Amino acid sequence: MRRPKSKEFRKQQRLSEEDEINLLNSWIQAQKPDSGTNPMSLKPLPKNSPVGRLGDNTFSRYAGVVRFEQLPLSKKTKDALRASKFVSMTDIQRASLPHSLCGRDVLGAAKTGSGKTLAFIIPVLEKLYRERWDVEAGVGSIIISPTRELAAQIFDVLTSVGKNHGFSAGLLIGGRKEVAIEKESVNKLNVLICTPGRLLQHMDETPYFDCSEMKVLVLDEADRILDSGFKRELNAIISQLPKRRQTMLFSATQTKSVQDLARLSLKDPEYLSVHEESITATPTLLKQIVMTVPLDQKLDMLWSFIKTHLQSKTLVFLSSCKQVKYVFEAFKKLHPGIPLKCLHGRMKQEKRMAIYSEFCEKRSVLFSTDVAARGLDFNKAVDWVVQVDCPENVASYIHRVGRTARYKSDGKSVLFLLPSETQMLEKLKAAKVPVHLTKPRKELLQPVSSLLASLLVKYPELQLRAQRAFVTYLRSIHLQKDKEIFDVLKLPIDEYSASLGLPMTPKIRFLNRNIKSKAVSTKSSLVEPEVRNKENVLEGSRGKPATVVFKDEETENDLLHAADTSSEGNMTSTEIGELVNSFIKEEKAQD
Ligand SMILES: Nc1ncnc2c1ncn2[C@@H]1O[C@H](COP(=O)(O)OP(=O)(O)OP(=O)(O)O)[C@@H](O)[C@H]1O
Repeated sequence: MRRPKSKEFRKQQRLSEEDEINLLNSWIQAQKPDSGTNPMSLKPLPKNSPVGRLGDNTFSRYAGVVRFEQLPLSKKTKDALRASKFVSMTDIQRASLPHSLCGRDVLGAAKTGSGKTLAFIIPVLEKLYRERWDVEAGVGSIIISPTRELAAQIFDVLTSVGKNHGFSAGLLIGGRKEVAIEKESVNKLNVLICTPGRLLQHMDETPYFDCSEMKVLVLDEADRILDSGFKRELNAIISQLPKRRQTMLFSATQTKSVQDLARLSLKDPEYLSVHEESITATPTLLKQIVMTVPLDQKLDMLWSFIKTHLQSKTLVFLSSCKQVKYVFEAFKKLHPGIPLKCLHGRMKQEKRMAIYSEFCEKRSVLFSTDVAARGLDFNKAVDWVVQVDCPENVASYIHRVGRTARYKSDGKSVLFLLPSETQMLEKLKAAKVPVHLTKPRKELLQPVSSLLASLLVKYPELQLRAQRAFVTYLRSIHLQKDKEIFDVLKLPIDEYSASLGLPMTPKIRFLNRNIKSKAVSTKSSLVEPEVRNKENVLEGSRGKPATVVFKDEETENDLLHAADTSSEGNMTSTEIGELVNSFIKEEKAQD
């Protein structure tokens, strides 16, 4: 047990901290890099050069140095970095820290897995330390992340690198029930790590919530937070923050949009894009494969992939929650020989966190929506990223594949492209993403459709899931913005339905309203022109009409959506309960 520290000891400590802060402030001031320069272009200090104060009011240069020890950082931060085995800086850390430590606004862009988190955590800790921030001072910094899992990961890095400091930090993310408890403590937190929705909820509802003294704002995955999905929340948040602050934006696909930056009122930001000259936009150690796979063979391909990679840790991206749920449930019942997991925005938060942690620890296959596409640094390296459905754009591709080949590890990824989606290849090439186009070896394909068809006979609830997966996939293609790549009318819909194991093709009436004329000339069998208003009513076209009615739920975006079991389609609560119980039992059996 630690002995209580004496008054004298605390006084000594305070005095030595004051000395240290004075030294750090003078050092930072004296050796500021010029605005608009990239410290990476400077030579590193010669080996064994003295660091810190060199003589009367002269200090060592810190722009261009390669080791954390050579930066003007507090002993508390340096000790924690050393304890976590962080010794040399990555490129983005070398480029941005000299600017951010002297209080400048920073726009940082660097490849996935290249250490952007420390590039903003360190200046946050140092700013608050040098300002002598304490619990009574309230909120000093806000770090915003687009997803809950990423916020939790940032929180872990902060608590590890900031462990010797006395700051209080809080994780404010949606889906957690402790809002009331959070409301009581939020004003005592020095660093808030949050998703936009939850932060805004506190701004709106928590009495006396005060961030008027906040000094540093960070947007991780900035381009995502600034895009239209978070527009309302972000504008409302920014309007409540003090204008005098330091702002830092980081992403592998950074925004340069003047409008975006104007929304944040950045002051002469330093734009540090360390891999812009690199010949690839993705990590060098990432091997990327693209295969053209017809829609009705995608599940065969995925199943074959899983069966032939039983020793790998694999992250599989699908385009909607409902696809994730169906493929996960169905494949699990087929026992491929490796644990399967799933992650999507409609799961309860505790479950989401548990799955995320389990996937960090164990070899398994994780089926996920784009909720896992950005920022996550799964502890034990992911071997493969499999994109079953084409991502909505190149940025999304870059973030998805970036879940592997992180820092100095290697990794592999494969993208299944439909014959109608091959335009994506041009876009990847234009964005400096090096992919190898490979033909699938058909002789190795292990067909799964007939197995799925038998499963659907045995498990009626699975049939419902398959129908939902079918509808949401087509809807997601229909709603994609990039019409050069995505064209729902080019899809072999009957074959796709059969490949999911469905006995008949559900009819997709949402296609009717918007693309009626085009549909009539191409796939008119999809469309029933007389139906106008009953969106999402499914009917069977290869057999008896199915009677599933979907609610507006289908139109919602999967991403960041709070778990809400009350909107589980038209299932009764007993059915949902049974389904959940059977999932839990089977999952336990698998693990
Ligand atoms: N200086 C360093 N030395 C050694 N390892 C580092 C260093 N900086 C970061 N790392 C490690 O590199 C990995 C990737 O870092 P991080 O998650 O910050 O990447 P990122 O650039 O934010 O990626 P993404 O764009 O996917 O969000 C982490 O495991 C982190 O611990």
